Amino acid sequence: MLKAGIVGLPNVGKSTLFNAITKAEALAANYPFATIEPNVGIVFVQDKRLDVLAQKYKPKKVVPTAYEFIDIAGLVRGASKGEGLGNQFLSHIREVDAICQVVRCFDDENVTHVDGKVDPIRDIETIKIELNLADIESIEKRIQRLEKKVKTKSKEAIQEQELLKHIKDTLDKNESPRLLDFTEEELKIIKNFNLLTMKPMIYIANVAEEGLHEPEKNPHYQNVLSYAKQEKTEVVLISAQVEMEIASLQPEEQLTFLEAYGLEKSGLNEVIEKSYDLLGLKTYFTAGEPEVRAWTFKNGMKAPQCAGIIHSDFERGFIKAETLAYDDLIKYGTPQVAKENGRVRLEGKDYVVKDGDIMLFRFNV
Ligand SMILES: Nc1ncnc2c1ncn2[C@@H]1O[C@H](COP(=O)(O)OP(=O)(O)OP(=O)(O)O)[C@@H](O)[C@H]1O
Ligand SMILES: [Mg+2]
Repeated sequence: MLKAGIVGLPNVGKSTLFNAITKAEALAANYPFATIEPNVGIVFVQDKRLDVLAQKYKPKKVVPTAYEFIDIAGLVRGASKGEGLGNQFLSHIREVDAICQVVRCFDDENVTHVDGKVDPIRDIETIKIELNLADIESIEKRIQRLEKKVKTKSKEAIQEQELLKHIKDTLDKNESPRLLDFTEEELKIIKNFNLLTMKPMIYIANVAEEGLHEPEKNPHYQNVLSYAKQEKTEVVLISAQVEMEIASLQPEEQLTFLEAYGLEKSGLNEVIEKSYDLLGLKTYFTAGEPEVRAWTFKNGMKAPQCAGIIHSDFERGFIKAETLAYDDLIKYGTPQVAKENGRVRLEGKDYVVKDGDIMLFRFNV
């Protein structure tokens, strides 16, 4: 399962957000380093298309797709040199596929800030520097390890080393290698480096309850917005505190609550949707009477691989996939009519599955 990690300074609201997202009961507390071991939770992806499919197929069961969220310990200045929870923290970030960075944008004298004062840009830079330093260290080691092979004029080693040096130069200037242009081939090589600074990332601006109504009046949030714009990074506005309250309510009560707050929907869905995108995740469906179900796959996966997500036998014995695009189903109203109009395609093993495909795999083992 793919993983999104919640990262940030201590006491900025990571566990509160995590709890709201996963409705898990992780310890959220008003003191720095409340979290030590990472909390892991499963997030179900709300998808309106699933409800529409349920109306059409009238299944016994509807199953949404899911991915993993991990609530990581707070990071402090010097983490790359072992401060705070140091390397332990960094190794947990290495394991995630995408980073949701929680940035404190709420003023509250009762909630300690490890640096004494709320300043989201300083916080963002603190984290950036630590991640950069950690990567510089691992890149230097890698460059050194390649030295021998480079001397023997190994083409791969030379290419790899040049890439590493290029990334290191960028990090030395305190810039983000994430923003550089790489070819597909280079990206494949870079993937093996497992760099923290190459992981896709979004900022989550955690504001106070009042900040939700008039974000334009929250200078912290505005600062994050303009900083993120320069970095071409997305920002989600949220109040982890409010989300926590919403998440603890019954569904009917949730609506009343949202209305009372003048909110259209919970900000959590946006966090979930954006991180789903960030992870390069797409959804295909299986639909029948017993069950309508959403499945997550990675952009670019072919039909047999997608079948393998359900069961390895489906991949091993893959023959064909009966495929109907969700939009075609909507256009023609029922699977039957879509079929009569030639919209149910028989796709083979080279078919690149698209978001919204409704698939029926034929296999033989
Ligand atoms: N939007 C908000 N407005 C006001 N208070 C908040 C908000 N979000 C979180 N808090 C409060 O901030 C405190 C710290 O929250 P939390 O434990 O979630 O932080 P954390 O980032 O997980 O910290 P740690 O790194 O120590 O694990 C809690 O008292 C929580 O209620
Ligand atoms: Mg925590």
